[in-house]
Order: sequence, then C-alpha cells, then structure tokens
Amino acid sequence: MAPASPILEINGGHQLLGKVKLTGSKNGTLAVLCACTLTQAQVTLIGAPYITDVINLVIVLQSIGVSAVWKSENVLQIQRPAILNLAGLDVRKASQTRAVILLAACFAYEKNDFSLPLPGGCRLGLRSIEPHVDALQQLGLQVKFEDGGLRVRRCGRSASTVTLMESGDTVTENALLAAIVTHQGPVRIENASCNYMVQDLCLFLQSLGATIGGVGTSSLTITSPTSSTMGTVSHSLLEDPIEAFFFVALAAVTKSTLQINRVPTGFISLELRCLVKMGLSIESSASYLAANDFHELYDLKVSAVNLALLALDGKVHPNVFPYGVNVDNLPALASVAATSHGTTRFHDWMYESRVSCFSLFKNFGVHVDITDAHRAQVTGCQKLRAGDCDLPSALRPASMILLIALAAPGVSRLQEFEVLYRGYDRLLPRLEQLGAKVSINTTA
Ligand SMILES: CC(=O)N[C@H]1[C@@H](OP(=O)(O)OP(=O)(O)OC[C@H]2O[C@@H](n3ccc(=O)[nH]c3=O)[C@H](O)[C@@H]2O)O[C@H](CO)[C@@H](O)[C@@H]1O
Ligand SMILES: C=C(OP(=O)(O)O)C(=O)O
Repeated sequence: MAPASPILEINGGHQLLGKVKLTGSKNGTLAVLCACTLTQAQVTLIGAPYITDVINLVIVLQSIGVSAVWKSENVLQIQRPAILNLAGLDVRKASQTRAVILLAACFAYEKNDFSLPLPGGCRLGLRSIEPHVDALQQLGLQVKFEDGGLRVRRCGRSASTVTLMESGDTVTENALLAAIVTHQGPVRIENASCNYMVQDLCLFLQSLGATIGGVGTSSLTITSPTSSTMGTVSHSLLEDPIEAFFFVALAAVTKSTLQINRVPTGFISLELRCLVKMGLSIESSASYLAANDFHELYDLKVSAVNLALLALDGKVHPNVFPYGVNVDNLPALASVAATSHGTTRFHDWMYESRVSCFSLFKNFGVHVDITDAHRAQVTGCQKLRAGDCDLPSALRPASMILLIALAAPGVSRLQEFEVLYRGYDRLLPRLEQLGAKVSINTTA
C-alpha cells in the first residue's frame, strides 16, 4: 500500500497575537541568485528565505559548479567557479521554477550557444515567455523552442533601446541581465516593471558595479560594470511585501492583533488602503531605512479585534506596480472578503484561471460566484466552518485557503500543503508562535 500523504491539520478560529519578522522576498532572491553567476566576487545574501524555490535554485546553481552555502539562518554565500559547468545543469530542478528563464541571459555570459529547460513555477493558465524571447532578441540573443526546451544563441548586435512587450517582472530582470552580458554601453529598457523584485535586482547589480538610472520607474538605463568585481559583495534582500500582506490578512481573518515589523509598505499601499476601508485598524511607525539604504520600512500594528469588516464597493483588480493591487496579493485580499459583511467583486485580468481557485472557499461555507475565467464575487461569511481541501498547486491561492482554514472554527484538513513551502519560510513554526494550532498528520 502506498504511504499516506501527510495532511496539514488546522484547528482554526483562534485569535492570534505576536510579532512577525519578515524574510527577503522569494522573487527578489531568485533574481539575485541568478545574477550571482555574472560575478567572480563572493556574494553574501542577507535575508535569503529558506523556501523550496530558493533551495531548488541553489541546487541548480550547485549542479553547474557554483558554491552555495547557508552560513546561518537566512544568510547564503555564493561563489561561482572560473568556468560554469553548463553540461551538469540539473534539468529536473531547473524546470520547477519560473525564475530559471533568467539563466537565458546569465549563461550567455558563458557560452554563445546552449540549451535550457522550459521554466516552471505556479501553473496559472498560460504564462507565455514570448515577451522574454522578444526582449532577448532585441539584446542580441536568439531563443528558440527546441526538443521540449529552449535553445539560446548569440546573434547579431544588441540594440541600445529595448521596449518590452509586457511590463512583466521577470522579463524586465532578463532584459537587465542580458543588457549587462551583451552590451557595453548604456541600454535603455522601456515599459519596464518597477516592482520590488526588479528594484532589488537593480540594487544588487549596482553593487557589482553596474550603473542603473531610473530605478523605481518604468524606464531603466543600464551600463555594464567597467571591470569585473572581485573580492566580496554583501547584499541585503528587501523584506517581502507579499509575505507582509499575508500576515496583515491573517490578522484580519482571525480577528487578531499582529505586529509586523520592517514592512516595505510602499509596495502594498493600495492593498492596505483597501483593508482600512473595509474597517481594519492599521497603525504605522515612522519610516526608517532598509538595510539596503534605499527603501523605506515601517512597523505595522494590525488589529481586527471586535471589528466587523465590510465588503469593498466597486471591483478589486490587480495591475502592474504601482497602478493596482499586486496580483500576488489578490488571493489574500479575497480571503479577507470571505470573512467580511457583503459581497466583493474581483477581476483578475492578469492570470487566466487564478480566480477559479476562489471556489475552494465554498468548502468553508463561503458563497462564491465565478462569473468567468477572470471574474469572481465573494460573499463574506460570519459562520465559517472547518473544511477539507486539496490545496491548489499555485502558491498564493494555496496560502489564501490556509488563511480561511485558520479563521474557520474546528479542524480543517489540507492536503498537498507542501506548495506553501515554495514561498513562506518556516511557516508552521512561525504560525505556532503566534498561537495558531497547526500540525502535520502523517498517519491519516
Ligand atoms: C519569480 C517571479 O518573480 N514571479 C513573479 C513574476 O512572474 P513573471 O514575471 O514570470 O510573470 P508573468 O510574465 O507570468 O506575468 C504574469 C501575468 O501577467 C500578464 N501580464 C504581465 C504584465 C503586463 O504588462 N501585461 C500582462 O498581461 C502576463 O501575460 C501573465 O499572464 O511576476 C508575477 C506578476 O507580478 C508574479 O505573480 C510572480 O510571483
Ligand atoms: C506566481 C508566483 O510565483 P512564480 O512566478 O514563481 O510561479 C507567486 O509567487 O505567486
């Protein structure tokens, strides 16, 4: 008989209390890790989250000869060898992460012709890599689909101005890295994403000697370092705004008070505004500088004790930063809507099928109407009941169900919960520290 798959049991409906410490973001760390292959310097990454996506990418880097060692909790030291062993690439691990597409630019630093597996990551409908193919083409790298993977070849000259087909986060990172690899002079990248992970990568590339203008805007100008950085480089990763919002939503759905420290609120200000309009109390400290000397951080005290949250009027929709709710925060916002009074409308135009996951709220007594592949209406429920559920394979919808299970009185049983480890460092002990009753049952 096959061994039983472990089940995450949540005894929900309990008020939580305590302080939350954030780690660096998954998405920023993945980009910076890939960029470590472009320097001979020994890099120390401070704040690196110990999560499956990062662990997998570390294994991928090790498979090509990079030394990657956890020096202490959340401190990762990276040193590439003189020559990368591209033939040794761990294809299975590489194909599990979206960020592996960044190696298309990085490996061109090494070789003129090579292959890569197709990137993985959350399955959220079709996630095209055409914008990457187009950007890399403009930068002198031809990418072709071949034998179920990607073949990358240097070809022709790199343009000095590149316009991205989409203002995507990873494609902007790929263009930055490719510009460093293929072009000595300044390259302007138009329609760039200015989201948190792109800014984090820019700061790291600056510490390697690149000159980058326009950080935090949609027009970036990058010039490669004039000489190869040797010695040591230390980079403090920016605290994860998506993880921060998960804990804000956690306070809201469990009617708790949580103190969340070192929050880069500039990246989630609209999400926080939505929750304040719904009735959540959020007190903020004065700002102070992040360890990267660039971003501002705040300590937030979030309280929903004895508060009845109301549904939002109008529709909630994601957009590229800074024009809307971060698409990765939409599911957490939906979980707050699921515990509020009234009906909230969501319109996720960015991902093909993510709102269909909202129907899993029904397992907990919440009324949900999925109008089409992009639209859903969530009617809040004040008498949530515990539910059983296979977590969706996409990270944020999975964390949204975890939030509801923590809010629903009784024991909820979540299967396929390991997906949560892709994005949240030491999640269960941290929840327990706040008073949540969570355990893994391996015998069921
Ligand atoms: C490793 C990493 O960093 N992953 C993040 C990154 O993925 P990544 O940058 O790979 O995001 P995608 O390229 O898949 O874009 C997400 C979706 O938005 C659509 N789109 C995006 C921009 C745009 O201007 N127009 C448009 O239509 C894409 O077609 C796609 O359907 O950004 C996503 C959107 O913030 C986040 O959910 C992911 O967590
Ligand atoms: C969609 C996500 O990740 P990825 O791009 O790595 O699939 C996410 O972090 O929610």
